[in-house]
Amino acid sequence: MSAILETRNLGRNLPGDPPIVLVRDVNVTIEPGAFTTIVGPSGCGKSSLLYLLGLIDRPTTGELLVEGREVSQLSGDERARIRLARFGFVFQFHFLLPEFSALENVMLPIQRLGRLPIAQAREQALGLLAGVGLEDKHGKTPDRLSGGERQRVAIARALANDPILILGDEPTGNLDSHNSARVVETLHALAHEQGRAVACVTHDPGIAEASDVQIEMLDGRVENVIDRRPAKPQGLLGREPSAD
Ligand SMILES: Nc1ncnc2c1ncn2[C@@H]1O[C@H](COP(=O)(O)OP(=O)(O)OP(=O)(O)O)[C@@H](O)[C@H]1O
Repeated sequence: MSAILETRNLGRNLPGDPPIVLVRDVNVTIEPGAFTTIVGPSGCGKSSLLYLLGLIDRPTTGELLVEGREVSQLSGDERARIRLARFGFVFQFHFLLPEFSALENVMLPIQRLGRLPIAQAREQALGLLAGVGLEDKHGKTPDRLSGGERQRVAIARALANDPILILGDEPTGNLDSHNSARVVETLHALAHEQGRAVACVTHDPGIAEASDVQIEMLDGRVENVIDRRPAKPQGLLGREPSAD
C-alpha cells in the first residue's frame, strides 16, 4: 500500500552555535490502515518529529513527501491547505470549547470546513460522535464528560475533514487506564476499520506494543522500527504446479 507520508533524511535544527539538533536523518513511512507509534525517552525528539510530519513545523534538511509529493519547500499557505484538507490532530489536552456541547464542538469545524447548513453539519457530527461511541452524550458540555470521553470528542472533531492521516501527541497522556484503553481502541478502529493512517507519540509501553508499527527514537534519530504487520503476500515464485 502506498505511503501517506515518507521522509528522506529528514532533519530539524534550531539555529545556534553549535545548532540544536531536534531531529536528524529520519527515514520513515506512515501508511494507511496502520496504527503507528513514536516512542523513546523524554527529549529524544518525538514531538519535534510529529510536528514535522504534520506540517506544523518545517524541516531544515531532507524531504517530506505527502502522498508522493515533496512538501517541505511549499509556501506556508499551501502547507496549511494540505494540513486542513488531509490531516487531523489530537493532542494531550483536548482543547474543546467549554461552553459548547460535544455536538457543537464537533459541528463547528464541519460547518467551517464544508460550509454546510446547520442541519447537515449536525447530522455529520452526530455520525462522528456515534463512531467514537458517544452518540448518547452529544448534549453534554466537556465538564460533564470523563477525560476519555472528552478525548474521544476531540477525535470526532479531528475527523471533521475526513482526514487520511490522524496525528496524536500523547493523546492518552492525561487519562487513566480505562479511558486510555477506550481512546486507543478508537484510534485502532480508525486505522483498521476505516483504513486511515494513525501515528501517535506515546510514553505508554502497552500502547506501543499493541501498535502495528513502532518507531523508536533516541537523541533525535530513529534507532529502530518494529513492524508487526503480517508480511505482505509475495508473488508466486517458480512454476505453476503441473496438472499431473
Ligand atoms: N524551541 C526549542 N528551543 C530549544 N530546544 C528545544 C526547542 N524545542 C525542543 N527543544 C529540545 O529538543 C529536544 C526534543 O524535544 P521534543 O519535545 O521533540 O522531545 P520529546 O521526545 O517529544 O520529549 P517528551 O517526551 O518529554 O515530550 C528536547 O531536548 C527539547 O528540550
